[in-house]
Amino acid sequence: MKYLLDTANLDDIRELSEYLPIAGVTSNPTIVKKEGAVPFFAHMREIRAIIGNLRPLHIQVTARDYDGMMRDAEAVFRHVDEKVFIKVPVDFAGVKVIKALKRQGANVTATAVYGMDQAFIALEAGADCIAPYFNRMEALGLDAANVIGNIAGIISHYGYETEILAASFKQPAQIDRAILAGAHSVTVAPNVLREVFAKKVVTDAVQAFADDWSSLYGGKTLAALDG
Ligand SMILES: O=P(O)(O)OC[C@H]1O[C@](O)(CO)[C@@H](O)[C@@H]1O
Repeated sequence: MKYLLDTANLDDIRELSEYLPIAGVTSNPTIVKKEGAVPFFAHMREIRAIIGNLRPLHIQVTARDYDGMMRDAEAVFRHVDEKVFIKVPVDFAGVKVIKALKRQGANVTATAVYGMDQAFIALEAGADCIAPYFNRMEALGLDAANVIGNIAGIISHYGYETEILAASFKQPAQIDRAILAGAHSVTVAPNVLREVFAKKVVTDAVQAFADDWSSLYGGKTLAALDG
């Protein structure tokens, strides 16, 4: 079970990967747009420098046709590095790209997955990761957890090495449901991840401990007592 950060914001990546067990970073063109027209490849190299070579960085192609997507992938390999997971939407042209990139030995993430049909084809095409869109499926009235559970079942039944990288979360409870359904990883925007720790019951509990301690020992922490 892994948590990735779904952002291209350098400050958030620095802070959250320092505090939380963050396994990598994902983005897509919409996420990059939030940062403005940054020098794209330099920005991605900065993300790589923050997370290091061992944690995966997923970058999405922007062209719509086979040749264009292949050229996008080559540009990423040239200007960032060859370990990047190339995110390819599972549309008709995208499946051809996934097959071709896998033949070249690249790391590939199949994205824009709204159901089992796309996921099964992406599995067979050899994708390393499949990104089902949890919130977007729910917005369509689909049972997103059930879709993920079924994909996970097929992966283990047939012994695929592909991992489910569940995406598109708007609330922490959706992350829980994706993980319980069998997602191997989740990619989560910083604000949604921060919400996990902003629950009033949690902050109230921590405050109550601090108040009780302080009523006994004033402002002195354990370390201060030790000194
Ligand atoms: O519904 P949203 O929040 O736009 O999310 C779409 C998702 O697609 C992805 O591109 C899939 O990897 C993520 O980066 C993102 O979580």
